[in-house]
Amino acid sequence: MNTIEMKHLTKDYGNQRGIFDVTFSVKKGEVMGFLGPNGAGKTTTIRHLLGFSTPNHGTCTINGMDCFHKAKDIHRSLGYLPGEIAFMDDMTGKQFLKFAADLKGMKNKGRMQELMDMFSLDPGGRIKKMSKGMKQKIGIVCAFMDSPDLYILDEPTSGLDPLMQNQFVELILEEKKRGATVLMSSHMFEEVERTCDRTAIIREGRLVAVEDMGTLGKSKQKVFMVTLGSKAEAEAFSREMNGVRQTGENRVTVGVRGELSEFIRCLGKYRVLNLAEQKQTLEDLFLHFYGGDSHE
Ligand SMILES: Nc1ncnc2c1ncn2[C@@H]1O[C@H](COP(=O)(O)OP(=O)(O)OP(=O)(O)O)[C@@H](O)[C@H]1O
Repeated sequence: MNTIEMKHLTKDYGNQRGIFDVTFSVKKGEVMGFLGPNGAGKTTTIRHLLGFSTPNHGTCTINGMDCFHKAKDIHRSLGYLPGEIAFMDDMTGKQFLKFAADLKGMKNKGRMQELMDMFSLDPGGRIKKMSKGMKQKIGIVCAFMDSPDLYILDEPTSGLDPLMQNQFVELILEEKKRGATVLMSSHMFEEVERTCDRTAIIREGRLVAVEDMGTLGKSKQKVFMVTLGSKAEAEAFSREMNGVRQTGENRVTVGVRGELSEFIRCLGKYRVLNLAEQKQTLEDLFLHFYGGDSHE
């Protein structure tokens, strides 16, 4: 039995908004990414898994239990991090975490302290005065502190700085080793690439792919921004090199798939002032995933 199972899940908000016919599953022990641009339908899907919303059509189950009718039972063994965290603002972080730990019936608070140390979180102050990042850290500690077997995380690194994003990746890898099952939404390919076994990709409410990270990694191309010694050199390099996307003055953006040897050989003939790899956007991923990249 799959841990999470969604079949033809549909919630139509009208005007083409919502989710339509979403079908995918997450196996026990699997870390699954859920990628999509803003407004694609990630939160709507997750809200159905939490039983906060009922679908117009289709079903979703967790460990064989209907997500709406068995929500209470499901929540008991679930680590959930919402996209927008609504805390009791007047409490201090410490009071809130104690309150949440009591609700979960937690006796041992050792893991809570470990997580606070891991994320350098001082939960002493009032939540309403905390930054977005600090609130996010409290949400993470709260979701992970009783080491559940299943996590559903909605954009877990939003508001975290790069150091803390890295720390979060380490935490997921640790939980994966322990055998936990994870579904995490994101609009950043990189964090999904580093943590997930597979990823589901949603766009405009419809699932466009469910892919193994290995397959996605292979189809992915690296995009480099090269600054050459002069405009003339940039033009000559553009004529010689395949995959050039745009040229501006002495700068060239080039997409390279697979090995880099040919690219480096070609670059070696010119004066290179700077070379930087561009982060892959989701749009890039969609384009070359569907073979629609017209720049090659
Ligand atoms: N309660 C609602 N009533 C009407 N429309 C809604 C409701 N909730 C979401 N939508 C719409 O459904 C679409 C999907 O929104 P959703 O929040 O699921 O996207 P998302 O992928 O989580 O985006 P983001 O990355 O911006 O959080 C959007 O067009 C949104 O405006």
